[in-house]
Amino acid sequence: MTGVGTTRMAGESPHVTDTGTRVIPAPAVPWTPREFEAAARARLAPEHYDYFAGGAGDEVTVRANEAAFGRLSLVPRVLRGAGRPRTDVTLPGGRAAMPVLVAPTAFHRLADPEGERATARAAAAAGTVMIVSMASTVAVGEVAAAAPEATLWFQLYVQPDMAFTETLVRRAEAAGCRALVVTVDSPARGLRDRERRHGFWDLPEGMACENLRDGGRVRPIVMSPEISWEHIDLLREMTTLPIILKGVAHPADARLALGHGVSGLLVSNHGGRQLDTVPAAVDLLPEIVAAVGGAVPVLMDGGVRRGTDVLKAMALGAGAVAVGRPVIWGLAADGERGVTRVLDLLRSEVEQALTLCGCASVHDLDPGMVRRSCR
Ligand SMILES: Cc1cc2nc3c(=O)[nH]c(=O)nc-3n(C[C@H](O)[C@H](O)[C@H](O)COP(=O)(O)O)c2cc1C
Ligand SMILES: O=C(O)C(=O)c1ccccc1
Repeated sequence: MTGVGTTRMAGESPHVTDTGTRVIPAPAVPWTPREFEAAARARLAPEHYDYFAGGAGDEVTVRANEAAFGRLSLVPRVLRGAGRPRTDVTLPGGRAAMPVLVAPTAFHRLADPEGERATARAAAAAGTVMIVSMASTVAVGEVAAAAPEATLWFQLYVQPDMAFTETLVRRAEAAGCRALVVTVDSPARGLRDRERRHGFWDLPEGMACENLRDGGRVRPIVMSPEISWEHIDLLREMTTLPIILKGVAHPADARLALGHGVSGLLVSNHGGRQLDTVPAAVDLLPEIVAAVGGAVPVLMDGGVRRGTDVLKAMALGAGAVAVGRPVIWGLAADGERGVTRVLDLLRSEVEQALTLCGCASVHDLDPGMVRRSCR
C-alpha cells in the first residue's frame, strides 16, 4: 500500500473501506500543536473540554484570532547567510530561550493531577516564562517550589479590596515571581454559553483557587467594573516588580498606560473569552505598537498555533507572544511531557521559520516581511 521510497509513521497507514473510501485514521501521536487538541478532547470530561476551548458569545473572536494569522503571509528574504538562528528574547522579567511564553490559564488540575506544577516544570525545561494564573489550582508558592528553575510571572485581577490585592502581590513576590501581569479586560466575566449549558460553575471537590486562601476560606475572584487607572497607580506604589497590562486593545489605552509606570503591554482579547467581536489580537497589534512607539515592549496572545504565527506577530512588532490553549491541550493529552512537547514543537518551528526567512534572530524580522492576503 505504501509507495516505494515513501515512509509512513506508525498509526498513520491509510486503509480502504469496502465502499472504496480512503480513510486516514487520526495520528497515534500528535505531531503538531493543533493535533494535541484532539488528543486532549478524547481525555477530558466534555464540560472541562468546553470550559478550556470555549469563548464568549458566538465565539466570533475565538475564531478570528486563528483566522487572522491565516490571512497574513510571510515574505522571506534570501541569501543573507544568516546561519542557524537564535530564538532567545529579552523581556521585562528577564530572558527567555524562546519568544513563546505560557499565557495565564486557570484550573490546570482539571487537565492533569499535577496541574500547574507540571506546566511549570515543562516551561522550565523549555527555558521560557510561565505566567501563573491567579486562578491556579496549585498555590503560586507551591508551583515555584515544584519547579525551582522556572521563570514565573504572576497574573493578577486587581481585587477591589486593595488590602487583599496586596496579600496576593506579596505571595507572588515571596514565590519569586519576576513580573506582575495585570489583566484589565475583565471588569465582568464574559458571557460563556458553553459553561452555562453544562452548568459548569464550580471546581470539583478537593480543587480550589489556592492563591485566594484567606484564613479558613477561599475567597471568590471578584471581577469589578470599579477598577480604574487609580488602582494601577496604587499597585505601582505597592511593588517594585515590573507591571505588564494584559488585555489592552485600544491604542488610546496603550498611550494612557505609558503614564502609569507600566513595563510592558500584552495585547490580548483573552482568547475570545471576554467581549465577543473584539478584533483578532494580531490585527490589534500594529496600532498598539505604533501608539507605544517603542517606549515599552508589546507582547501579544490569541490564536498562536504555529512557528509562522510567532514570526508574523514579531515582524509586526511584538516582543514575544504567549499561548493559552495549546499548553492546556498538551497538559491534558500527556501531562508535563505533553506541555514539554508542545513548547518544543513551537520552539523548533520558530527556529525553522526564522531560517527559511533568512533571519539570524527575531531582531531581523520587520513589518515589510508580512503581507495581508485577501483570503
Ligand atoms: C481555559 C482558559 C483559562 C484562562 N484563564 C485566564 C486567567 O485566569 N487569567 C487571564 O488573564 N487570562 C486567562 N485566559 C486567557 C489567556 O491568558 C490568553 O489570553 C488566551 O488563552 C490566549 O489565546 P489562545 O488560547 O488562543 O492562545 C484563559 C484562557 C483560557 C483558554
Ligand atoms: O476562564 C477564564 O478565561 C478566566 O480568565 C478565569 C478567571 C478567573 C477564574 C477562572 C477563570
